[in-house]
Amino acid sequence: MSQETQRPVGIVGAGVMGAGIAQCVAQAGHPVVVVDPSREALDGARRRVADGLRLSRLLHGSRGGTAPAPGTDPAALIRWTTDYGDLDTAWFVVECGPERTDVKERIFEQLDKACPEDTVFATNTSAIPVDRLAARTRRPGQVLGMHFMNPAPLKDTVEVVRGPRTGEAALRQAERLLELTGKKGIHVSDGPGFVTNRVLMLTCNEAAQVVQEGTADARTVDRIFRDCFGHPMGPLETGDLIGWDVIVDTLHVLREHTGDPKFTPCDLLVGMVERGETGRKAGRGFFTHTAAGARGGAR
Ligand SMILES: NC(=O)c1ccc[n+]([C@@H]2O[C@H](COP(=O)([O-])OP(=O)(O)OC[C@H]3O[C@@H](n4cnc5c(N)ncnc54)[C@H](O)[C@@H]3O)[C@@H](O)[C@H]2O)c1
Repeated sequence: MSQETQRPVGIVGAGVMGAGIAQCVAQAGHPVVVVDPSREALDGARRRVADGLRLSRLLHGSRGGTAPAPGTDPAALIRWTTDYGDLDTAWFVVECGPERTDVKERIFEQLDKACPEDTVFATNTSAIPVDRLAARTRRPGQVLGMHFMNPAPLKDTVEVVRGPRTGEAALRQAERLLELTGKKGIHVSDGPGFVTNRVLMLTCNEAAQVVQEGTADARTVDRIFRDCFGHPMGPLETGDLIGWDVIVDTLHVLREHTGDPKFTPCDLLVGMVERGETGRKAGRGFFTHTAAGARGGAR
C-alpha cells in the first residue's frame, strides 16, 4: 500500500458537496477526514452519507461511483471533526466551504498551517478564481480547482481548474483522486466561474427572472428546456438541486470578480433565499420536495 493510500483525504465543509465527496472517497475504500466548525453540519452530513450509501447499495454502483465492496462499511472510514488539526496527515484536501471569498480565504490560511508541506489543496468553489485562494498559502503551486458536480456520488465528471501557478505534480495528485473515485476530469483554465458556472448561473438567474416577470410559471419554464431542448432537467429544478443560497452567493462572486452587473441576482431569488426557500435541501424552492426526493407543486 502506498503512503497516499494510508494517509487520508481531507474534506473541509460538511454541506451538500462535502458529504457527497466524502462518500465517494470512502466508497472507494479510502480513509477520509471531514472538518466543519458546525457539529450540526457534521451530524447532517453523517446522515446524508448513510442515506447515500444505502442508495448506492440498491443501485449496485450502476449510476456512477464505486459500489461498496460486500461486507464493508465505508462509513467507518470517515472521521468527523471540528478540528483542522486532524488534517495533519492528509495527502489531499478538497475544500467545500461556503461560496464566500473571505471565508474561503481564511480556510486556505488555516489549511496551510494545519497540513503537511506536501499536501495538495483543491477548492470545489463554484466561481472564485483558484489563484485568489492559492495566494493565501505558501504553496500556490499545490493548489487547483476540482469542481465536482451535484450529487457527487452520481456524477462521474469533474471540471478541473488549473490556476496560473498550479504545478504538474498537483495535477497528477488530482488525477489520482479522480482514478480512486472512478471519475474523469475535464481541464479548463482559471477565471471567474470557469466554464460551468460562467454560463449556468446566468441561465438560472434569467429563468427566475422570467418567472418574476410573469412570462411563464416555473413548471412551464423547465418544460421548455426538457421538451424543446432535450435537457434532462430545467434550470429551475437544477437550481433547486444546487441550492438558491449557493447560486445567489455565486452570482455575487461572479459580479465581484468580473465587475459585470449582468451577474446581479434577481429580486425573486434574493427574496426566496431570505425566506429560506433554498430548494431541495430546505424542502421548498421553485418546487416542493419531500425527504424521498419527490417533486411537488410549482410556484
Ligand atoms: N451545491 C452544489 O450543487 C454545488 C456544486 C458544485 C460546487 N459547489 C460549491 O461547493 C461549495 C460548498 O457548497 P455546498 O452546496 O456544499 O454548501 P453548503 O452550504 O451545503 O455547505 C457549506 C459547509 O461549509 C461549512 N463551513 C462554514 N464555515 C466553514 C469553515 N470555516 N471551515 C469549514 N467548513 C465551514 C458549513 O458549516 C457548511 O456545512 C461552495 O463553494 C459551492 O459553491 C456547490
